[in-house]
Amino acid sequence: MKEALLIYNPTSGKGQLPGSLSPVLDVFTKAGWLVTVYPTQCKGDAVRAAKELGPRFQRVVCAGGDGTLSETVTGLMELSAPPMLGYIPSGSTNDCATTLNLPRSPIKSAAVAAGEGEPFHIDIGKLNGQPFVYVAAFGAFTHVAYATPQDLKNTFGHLAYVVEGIASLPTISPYHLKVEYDGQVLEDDFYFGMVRNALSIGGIKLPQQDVELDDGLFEVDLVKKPVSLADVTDGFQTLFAQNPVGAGSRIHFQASQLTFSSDQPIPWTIDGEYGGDQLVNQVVNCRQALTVIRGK
Ligand SMILES: Nc1ncnc2c1ncn2[C@@H]1O[C@H](COP(=O)(O)OP(=O)(O)OP(=O)(O)O)[C@@H](O)[C@H]1O
Repeated sequence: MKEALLIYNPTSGKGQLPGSLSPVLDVFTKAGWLVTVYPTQCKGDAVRAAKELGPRFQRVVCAGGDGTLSETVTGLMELSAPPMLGYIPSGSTNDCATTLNLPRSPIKSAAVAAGEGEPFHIDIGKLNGQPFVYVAAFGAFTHVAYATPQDLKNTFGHLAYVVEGIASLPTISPYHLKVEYDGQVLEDDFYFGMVRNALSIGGIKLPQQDVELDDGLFEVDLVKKPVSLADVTDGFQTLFAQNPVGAGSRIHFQASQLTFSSDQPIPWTIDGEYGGDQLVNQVVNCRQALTVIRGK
């Protein structure tokens, strides 16, 4: 019999996953899998479980939010031959579920992970050596994802991000940065920077043009200090508009490797969690580093 490890976070989302566990396991059993279940015990536990237990299984299935998926990927990236990864989204924002075209029903996404889905070689990012699945970002609003208390996130879903984001507006100030990428250099004052391999961020769908999840390239967005206030508004608005080209104070490009240097520490977030605050931050695309099962 094929063997799978199910790593699940009992606290993710609105805490509904434990109630769906029995039908989820039944889906795997019917598809010919013998499943070992590991409920994460604390923050960071999915990293350890994926790394230590992963090599014993043909498939590792993560059930939780973007944070638990990110931890599972971090653990798998430590392995020389990582098993295939399935994902049952059950968080509050579920950006990765959108990107991977997965159903929101745990039972339907279990069916995808158990065999109905399509194996896909996905790029994985690294910020200063720390893996991330879909985004590394700094500046305006980015602290919100990791500063929002879990209870608030569970109650309000991604509305919590919006509320906290508005509260943080008066505190925004730009960072002076040198950005080196694929042989190019930019130097300016930036409010915001986002390096992503994703179709959704913070629950908001992003323009799909040019986004290939396996091309070794990130989509990069920077919002620089504007000449006028209208420029910064345009810059933030085009981040979420259907036009992928930069406008106003927004700069948009693709890159495989970037170095951000500054004379002050800049806090980063990776996959919605705190990612450190170093003076020099290196972001690298590890092309097709893992095989994930996505919806068809
Ligand atoms: N037993 C546990 N008790 C408390 N926290 C846990 C436990 N297991 C995992 N965690 C932590 O819970 C945090 C949030 O998990 P996760 O991202 O999966 O859910 P979410 O925040 O509801 O979803 P999303 O990231 O999609 O908004 C993660 O940082 C994870 O490390």
